[in-house]
Amino acid sequence: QFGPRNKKRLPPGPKGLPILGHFHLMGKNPHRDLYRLARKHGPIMGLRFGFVPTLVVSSPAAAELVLKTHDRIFASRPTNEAALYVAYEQRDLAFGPYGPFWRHMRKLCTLKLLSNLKISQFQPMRQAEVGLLVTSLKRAAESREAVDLSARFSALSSDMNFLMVFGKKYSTMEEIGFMDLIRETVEIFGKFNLADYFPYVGMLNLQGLHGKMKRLSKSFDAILEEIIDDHTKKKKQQTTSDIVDTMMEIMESGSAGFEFDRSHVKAVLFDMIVAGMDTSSTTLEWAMSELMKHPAVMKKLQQELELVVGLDQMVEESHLDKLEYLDCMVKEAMRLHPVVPLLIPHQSMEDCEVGGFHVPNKTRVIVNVWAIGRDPDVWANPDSFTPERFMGSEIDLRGRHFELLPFGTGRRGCPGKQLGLTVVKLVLAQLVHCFDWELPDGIEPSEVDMTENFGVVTARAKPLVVVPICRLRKY
Ligand code: HEM
Repeated sequence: QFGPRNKKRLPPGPKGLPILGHFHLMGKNPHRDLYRLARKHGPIMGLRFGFVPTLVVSSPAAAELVLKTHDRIFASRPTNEAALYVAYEQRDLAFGPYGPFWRHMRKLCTLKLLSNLKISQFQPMRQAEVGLLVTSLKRAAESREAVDLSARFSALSSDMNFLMVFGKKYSTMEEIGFMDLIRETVEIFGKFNLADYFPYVGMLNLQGLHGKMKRLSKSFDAILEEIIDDHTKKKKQQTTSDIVDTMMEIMESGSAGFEFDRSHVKAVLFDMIVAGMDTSSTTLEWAMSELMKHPAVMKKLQQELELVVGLDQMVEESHLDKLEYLDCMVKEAMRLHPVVPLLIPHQSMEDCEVGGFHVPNKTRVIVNVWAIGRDPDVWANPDSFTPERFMGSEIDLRGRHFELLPFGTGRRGCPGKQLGLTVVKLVLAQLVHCFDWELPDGIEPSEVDMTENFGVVTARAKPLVVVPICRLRKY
């Protein structure tokens, strides 16, 4: 099978168990387990989970083969039982299989919902929301109170996201139980579901997930229906239409150019909420954790902000392009802590040769972005947090540099990248500019706990608790 004369040389990998395959090699942190295995077996590795052949990609060159050279072949997604139930039979963008319908949906999202124009329309809203956070942190600073920044980031990004998508704040949605619903949904997506790996097992419902998924999808749908109804009924007062307005206009005018009905509107709303929720706030919490661990970097960032923004002014989005060190710092935080350490699984749509190995049709593909960010063949001192490594470097986050892929790249790359980065940079810059930060209870910077909790989005295991101290002269 592995002989040089055999054309179908399969990617190398560890020995698997009958039926189970390689499940037994995965622990609490699969991105770390897969990294270790790849160091031994290579950056293009073949595994099997249950009945599903899986290709694991762990180097920039291998990622380029899958996400650029053979991008079209690997642009699909595997069947996902949770998405079938909850994400409108995978009619959404993130879990939908590749095909004409998905291409139409993707175009609609990038051109109409997440375009630069749309992002800039919401700029005043973002500025106001960050302003509210600063005000509440100032109160905490006055009483030298320690704040749970993880919770603050999560509430802030939920507010921004909900205002943009639904025109409502997250506290209103909290009241109707929507937040719990989202949390439960994200959890079920993160759960290992036997049905995705063993044929016919789904029908048996061994884990009893079907009932829960049905209930979640029903409740989710009811809330989305209510929101859409509210939007269609209400007289348009605001000048900036939210995403529901934009989508209803497209649906009603028939201008989508493809079959686009209410269930598609709801599937897109589902993606915007789930994909946009924790990603930005988790990136923020990791970046801030690194800053707390590295006071010299925090100081350097504050000096840059003083120079570009000035000590008696708040940060605005127009400043962001001029903040080079901030840019380096965000890249470094995202290199070490990509919040989606294993990209959403891709799936091949036909047989393909990758780096001299045969990859059959319908192979699941895992791109280990976490491993790529720590590849010692590419990064000097890969475990150290050194934003300076990006000074004068041409590596950016646009997906053209395969050594740094926290947003993925290619056909399935993140369409919310621009928005996510804007939020992360604005919030981080504002907080570092307005406050000095101390660790509570005499904790030393080197003692900041960095344990992670693997999931669809990999966040800190414990919240980041810190004490703000006012810094700006005027505000
Ligand atoms: C810092 C923030 C963010 C990070 C780090 C991030 C990261 C990612 C990653 C790694 C993927 C998977 C790419 C792949 O499978 O190849 C993805 C997909 C996606 N993201 Fe983001 N994301 C962020 C913010 C957002 C926001 C704000 C939105 C929308 C409101 C969004 C919407 C999506 C969607 C719809 C997909 C699925 C794309 C597809 O399958 O075609 N993301 N994101």
